[in-house]
Amino acid sequence: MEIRVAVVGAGSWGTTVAHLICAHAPTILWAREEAVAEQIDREHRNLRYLPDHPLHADLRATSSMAEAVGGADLVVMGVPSHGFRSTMEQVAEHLRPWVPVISLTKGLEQSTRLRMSQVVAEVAPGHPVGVLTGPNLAKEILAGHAAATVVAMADVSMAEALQPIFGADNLRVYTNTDVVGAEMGGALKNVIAIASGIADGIGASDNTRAAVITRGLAELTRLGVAMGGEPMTFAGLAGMGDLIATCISPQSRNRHVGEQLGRGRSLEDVVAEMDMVAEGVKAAPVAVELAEEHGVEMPIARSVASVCAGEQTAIEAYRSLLARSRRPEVYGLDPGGR
Ligand SMILES: NC(=O)C1=CN([C@@H]2O[C@H](COP(=O)(O)OP(=O)(O)OC[C@H]3O[C@@H](n4cnc5c(N)ncnc54)[C@H](OP(=O)(O)O)[C@@H]3O)[C@@H](O)[C@H]2O)C=CC1
Ligand SMILES: O=C(CO)COP(=O)(O)O
Repeated sequence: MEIRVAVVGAGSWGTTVAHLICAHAPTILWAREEAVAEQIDREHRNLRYLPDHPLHADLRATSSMAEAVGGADLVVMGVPSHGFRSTMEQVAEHLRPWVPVISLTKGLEQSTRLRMSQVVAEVAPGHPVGVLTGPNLAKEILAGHAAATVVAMADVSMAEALQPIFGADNLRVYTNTDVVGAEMGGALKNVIAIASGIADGIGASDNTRAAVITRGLAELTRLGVAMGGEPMTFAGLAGMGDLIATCISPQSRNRHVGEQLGRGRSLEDVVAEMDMVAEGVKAAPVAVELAEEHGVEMPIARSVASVCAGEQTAIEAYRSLLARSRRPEVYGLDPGGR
């Protein structure tokens, strides 16, 4: 049976995933601006976000949610976390019963501290929900470089059914039943990527970056496990894999924000000149709140939140991380670990 797919959100990643899925299934991409939808539909390019990449000739685009979602057997959500709930509410008006919803979004809702799959469950109860996440820089995948990703759903048979839909010659898709872990890995690695960028911006060394990535993995694992994620998920593609890609890649928007902060620029200036989203900026204070709620320490996330809020300079933040009291190198398997 042919599956019809709606991808909601025509930014860099939503467009890339729609392009990939289109090779296997009829796909409609929803853009919130009519002009953007028309341009993609007409020219098979997304001039705003991915001007250099031709898109699949069969990919349709629309700004009508009814047209995109009304006939869909699978809905894929690719809008940033700050617009996720309101967009999902529009989706829910047209969603047919039992249609699965997969989130591509790597962020946390600021007001509620919810993961995106929890937002889906609130707005559209009863629909199977999952996430697609991993080290997946959109432009690299569109350029044909090999990558791997994870589709995480509680129902493994449903995740297995989606593997060929999301897969491509250059994209290998694994399954995982740990939705919490996969989602928390994706959201929290953005915060650590800002810290890694800050290290680059202040002229720190590769040793520093390795320390940030490794200790960042320890603290994101600590929180993720305390919230119910499986420890091994954080050692996989949705955790360590995505953390490495985002912390080292010049393409990462979150790492870029950190680098500019490290050079002494204000967050307002850096964000104002970006035309794409850096989820870690909004996720950092949420991570700090969640860490407090769950009684775990996240010193790097706390430093990132504090530099973003202008409470500390990048140099002060790094000095205070180094000055913390001595302790053993305990990894995140124990939620109370430090
Ligand atoms: N880019 C990547 O490589 C990857 C990104 N992701 C994740 O995917 C999600 C989307 O990122 P990405 O596609 O890169 O983002 P972009 O910044 O490239 O695009 C953002 C998209 O979201 C739309 N949008 C912005 N604000 C709202 C809103 N309030 N309501 C509805 N739509 C809105 C934009 O529309 P408009 O153009 O009209 O403003 C645009 O289509 C993020 O959570 C990101 O972390 C995950 C894996 C890889
Ligand atoms: O999630 C990503 C790669 O897996 C994209 O990271 P950035 O949002 O930092 O560009």
